[in-house]
Amino acid sequence: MTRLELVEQIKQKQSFLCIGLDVDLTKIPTHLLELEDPIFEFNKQIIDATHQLAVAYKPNTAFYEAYGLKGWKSLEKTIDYLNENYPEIFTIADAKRGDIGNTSTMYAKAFFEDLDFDSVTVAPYMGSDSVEPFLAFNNKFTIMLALTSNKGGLDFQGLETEKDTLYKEVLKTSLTWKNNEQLMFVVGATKAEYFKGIRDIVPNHFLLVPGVGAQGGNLHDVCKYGLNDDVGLLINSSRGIIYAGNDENFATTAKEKALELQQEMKEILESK
Ligand SMILES: O=c1ccn([C@@H]2O[C@H](COP(=O)(O)O)[C@@H](O)[C@H]2O)c(=O)[nH]1
Repeated sequence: MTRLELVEQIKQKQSFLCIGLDVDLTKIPTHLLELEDPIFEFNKQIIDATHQLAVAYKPNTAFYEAYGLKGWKSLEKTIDYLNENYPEIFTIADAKRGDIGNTSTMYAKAFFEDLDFDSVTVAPYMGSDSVEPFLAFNNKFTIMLALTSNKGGLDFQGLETEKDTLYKEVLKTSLTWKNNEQLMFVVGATKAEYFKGIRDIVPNHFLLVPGVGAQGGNLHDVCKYGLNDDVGLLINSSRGIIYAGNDENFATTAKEKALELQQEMKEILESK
């Protein structure tokens, strides 16, 4: 998918909502457990109910890897279902990969070629040659951790270096890499007060923003400084949407939660 296609979809749907598909078998409605692939059935119903309100879906691979081969198969069926039925949707494999270049290339092939995701999250800790192999793939996006939503996010990301705070150095350095226009950055919604400084460094790039909903981040606080001319934000909510209901109507309840967020987004875009 191209950036232009993503921006067009955001404008058309008046939404920059990303729904996280973090499927935990202990949390999904019990009637699904009788089915052959409960994870895929759950995802399929959530996607069918919410696809008009969301522009992106983000399965976190941990929730699939935890179930071994069966879980990976459910992930593959989920991305195939999205690509076949809703090709306009932006897909994110939240896998937080990154290794020596030779290995990063294989991670990139796994997510971009074999599974055909539009993007994958990567950790920048191993530096330029660990991220650049992901950037070599056309029309694919590499979403690099910048300032994460968790409490410990500042333990290292917030360290002051001789030049600047570490996460700011990560952002600045990544702008010197080849194909850096294919980068996006993860910035937690729980760190709303940092968005102004981040937008000073990366005014044009998309930011993937987890932490709204279960982690307590606030949509309006993020939008105040996070929005740019192309909207430039993908706001993720996982548990707050997919586990809003726990009975046979779970998909309808998830849709209602997604609609609440989409309506807030529409109002924000209209008042921009
Ligand atoms: O900084 C980060 C990076 C990734 N995540 C992931 O996003 C979702 C958030 O789920 P919620 O249920 O909406 O809290 C989850 O997959 C995290 O691993 C993040 O939260 N913060």
